[in-house]
Amino acid sequence: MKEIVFDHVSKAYGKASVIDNLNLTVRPGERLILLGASGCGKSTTLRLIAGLEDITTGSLYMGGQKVNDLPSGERNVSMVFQNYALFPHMTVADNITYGLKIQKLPQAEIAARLSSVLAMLELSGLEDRKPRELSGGQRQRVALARAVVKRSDVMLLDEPLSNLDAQLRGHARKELVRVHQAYRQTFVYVTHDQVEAMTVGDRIALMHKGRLQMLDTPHNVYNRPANVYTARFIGSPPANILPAQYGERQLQVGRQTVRLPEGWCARVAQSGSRELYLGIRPEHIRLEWEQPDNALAGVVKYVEDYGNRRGVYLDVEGSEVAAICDRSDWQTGQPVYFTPDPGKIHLFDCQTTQNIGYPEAYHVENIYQYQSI
Ligand SMILES: Nc1ncnc2c1ncn2[C@@H]1O[C@H](COP(=O)(O)OP(=O)(O)OP(=O)(O)O)[C@@H](O)[C@H]1O
Repeated sequence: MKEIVFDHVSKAYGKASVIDNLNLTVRPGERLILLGASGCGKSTTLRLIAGLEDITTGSLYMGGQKVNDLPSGERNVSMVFQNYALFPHMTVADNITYGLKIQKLPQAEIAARLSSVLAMLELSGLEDRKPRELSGGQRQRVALARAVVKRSDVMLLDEPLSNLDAQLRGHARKELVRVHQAYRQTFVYVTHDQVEAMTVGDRIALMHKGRLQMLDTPHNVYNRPANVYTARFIGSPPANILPAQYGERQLQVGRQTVRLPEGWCARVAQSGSRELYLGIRPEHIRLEWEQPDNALAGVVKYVEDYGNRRGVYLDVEGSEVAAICDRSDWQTGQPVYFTPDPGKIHLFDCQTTQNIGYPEAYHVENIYQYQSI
């Protein structure tokens, strides 16, 4: 188990900046997820750890040792790639043990590790097959076995489940966690799939355009988004974000106003922000047909049927707002109302896009850089 520390790390290809001043500590033995949209720099971050790319500026430490100039082969990491990268002409057993033979481990040790990993990943009986004779899920398990069998300090996984269908992926997620619990290596796991990030990760590092947006547990990333980008990235549908002004203890959203309770007024006053974004998750909106007290009004634009629930999309002062509802009798064009629940809303500063409700999200452990939207 090794700690990995990015200390002001940047990476550029020519003039193109890909990683911008990354400060991130991966704790020994944790499963850290690098999450973000395509092109945000997740794979590059992983490749920097593996030593497959050079760092442009800053320092990378593994187990307390600065590794900027340490060759890839000396970093004691193993990798699982999206395409598995199995040797097609080798059997399952040879694929799994290839690295161990190169390391010249004793035959008995190789055999013991092979049989343990075959059992762990339910591959026993398949050891003499070639990769083309395996299903996608079995190939994925062989790739995982090949990485696990090395017993390296650090395991790097780059979208390891994305070639599997949805059902197999759910099974493989649980398997990955089980394998990690057995070996307790430091896992750094790249995905663009938030469900995978939430279910596999001890913590999630959300990236956008080469910058870390938030680093925290799945629970906090969902419930205490550090900034607008995080609130909009996480959740399906993601959080609704409405421009709002604060004044006289109330929020003005377009031509409508809602009162804020004392706690929120104090926090907004402390932040000094007046121009805000109001954030509300779709599942925290309770739509009503009659106007209740302190409510915002909207008009139903369209409805998506999810089978057990409905996604109702409204126009509220020119912004689209999604609400998740149990009822099914919504009509397009129908006026509806909802009272923002003070315990569930978020308020973000319009300039910095930071969540003013959770200033503690910005202490040293959770270094992040905000993006303007
Ligand atoms: N060798 C390279 N030369 C120039 N630019 C590169 C190189 N490798 C990656 N990039 C650029 O760096 C950025 C980040 O790429 P990276 O592969 O890290 O993103 P990613 O978040 O893993 O994306 P994806 O999910 O699509 O794999 C992209 O804009 C990409 O085009």
